[in-house]
Amino acid sequence: MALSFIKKVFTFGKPAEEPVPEAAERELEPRSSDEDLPIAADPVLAEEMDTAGGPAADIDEALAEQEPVEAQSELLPTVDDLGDMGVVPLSLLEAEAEANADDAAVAPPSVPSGHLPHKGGDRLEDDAAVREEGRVEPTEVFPEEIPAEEAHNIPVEVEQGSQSLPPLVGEMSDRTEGDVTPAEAPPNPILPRGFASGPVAEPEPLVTPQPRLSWFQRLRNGLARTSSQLTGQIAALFTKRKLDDETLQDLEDLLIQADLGVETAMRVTDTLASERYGKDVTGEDVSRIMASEIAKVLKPVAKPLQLDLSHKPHVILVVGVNGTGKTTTIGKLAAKLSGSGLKVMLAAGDTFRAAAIEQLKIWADRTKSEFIGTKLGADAAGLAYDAFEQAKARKCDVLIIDTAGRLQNKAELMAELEKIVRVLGKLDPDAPHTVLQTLDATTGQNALNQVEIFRNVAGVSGLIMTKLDGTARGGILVAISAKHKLPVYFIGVGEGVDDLEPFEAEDFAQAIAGISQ
Ligand SMILES: Nc1nc2c(ncn2[C@@H]2O[C@H](COP(=O)(O)OP(=O)(O)OP(=O)(O)O)[C@@H](O)[C@H]2O)c(=O)[nH]1
Repeated sequence: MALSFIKKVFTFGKPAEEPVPEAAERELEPRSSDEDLPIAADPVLAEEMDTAGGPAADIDEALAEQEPVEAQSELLPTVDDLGDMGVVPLSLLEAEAEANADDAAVAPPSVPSGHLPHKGGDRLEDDAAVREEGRVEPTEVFPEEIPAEEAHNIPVEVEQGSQSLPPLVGEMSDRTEGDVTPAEAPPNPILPRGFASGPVAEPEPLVTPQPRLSWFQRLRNGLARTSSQLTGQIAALFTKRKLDDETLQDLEDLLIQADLGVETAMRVTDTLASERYGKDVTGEDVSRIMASEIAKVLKPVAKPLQLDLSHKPHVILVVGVNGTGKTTTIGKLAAKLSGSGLKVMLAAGDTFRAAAIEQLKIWADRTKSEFIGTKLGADAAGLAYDAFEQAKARKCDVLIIDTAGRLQNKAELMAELEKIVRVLGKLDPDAPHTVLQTLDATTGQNALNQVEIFRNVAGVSGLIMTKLDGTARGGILVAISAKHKLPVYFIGVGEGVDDLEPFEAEDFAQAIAGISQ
């Protein structure tokens, strides 16, 4: 499965020709990581450490304009899905941990059963304060081990701010407190919970497995709000009306309001006018033309993510505004890559918040990826450099670096991201080989501004749009593609590990136009 899957999702480029220069002289203190990886010193000159400048109005406005994020999806991956990908489900990891806990073991109090450490609720001021006050020891990021009994008494719902995160794995949501004790953990971690090896009668499964939907069905379901709103309005517009200038204008307005963008709206109305002016038009006619025109816009940007594995590692830097799904997307990508037999390292370059580091660590564990993190508030560029060195030393195929998106102003954003790119370039002038930006579909038009900003700051080479499930604003991907013409590699339609799929222009265009395949 390994190579065929990789070929489907990623393509491979030519080997790099430029020699890798020697590491730059280092001047700063060595840092520690969560793993017992050897830690490199910060490659950045002391004078480079200062981030420049005061607030820049444009980014403040763009970030402030961001609309409230819509409700999170309930869609979750199943244990089977994870198994299909060669990823060990968190439930099994937990079972293993719980089995170990029987004797003396430990559970991180910040990561109770089935829950990711919460990432929301913390504020810029808090982050700034942490940075002001100085760096926090890693033990605060990964708290001291505690006795198993205490770990199991931790409430299932953790509230560390204004919201709590849903469980990672589908089966976790069915579990109630006290369902599982260390004594109940299966002795063999290869078997799912509730099964035992040997001649023991198998208990009835608690949940009847649901038939697995095809990707297109899941895409259709995810985009149902976008398409039903759009097709409903179009059907209402064309009830018993011939196509004239007025209906064309109304249709154009409607398509623009659906976030498709002026350019695509005009393409649809022009084609419709050329085919059916003065004639009766049905909603189906419009949907067909709309799907065809949208596909024309999307086809040039629907590209596979190119991995040049001769780099060892191919370095992917992931950027984007806070909450757009960077960390989750990194986890999903890591699952695909490591499930296909590649050696992956995840680097927690979002050093602003402890929970961001913890969440990435959990994704690394789940996906059997290597992990490198650093102290809260530490210099992200230094971590990126260390990560690159370690990934090289450990012969990783792919290094994926998370970054902070919660930055107060454009100058700080530019300084941090530019510095990361600069220090990576000291180890390989082509690095980062890919700069991915995550975009949250629910933010609508604001996503257009975000691409503008991060393109300029970080040299974004491709996009991943997340949260296309359950939003009525999926049309924004069409507007972004028409305006920026950047490759769109994947789309996210849920929080689960398998809710990330390669972007297919035809599928997306048909799903948004409400056309069945
Ligand atoms: N419904 C849905 N939720 C998603 C998707 N991708 C990510 N999320 C959720 O969005 C929330 C934010 O995702 P994160 O991965 O933490 O975002 P981030 O950009 O790393 O945020 P920071 O680390 O805070 O900068 C989490 O609750 C994710 O589970 C998606 O495709 N669909």
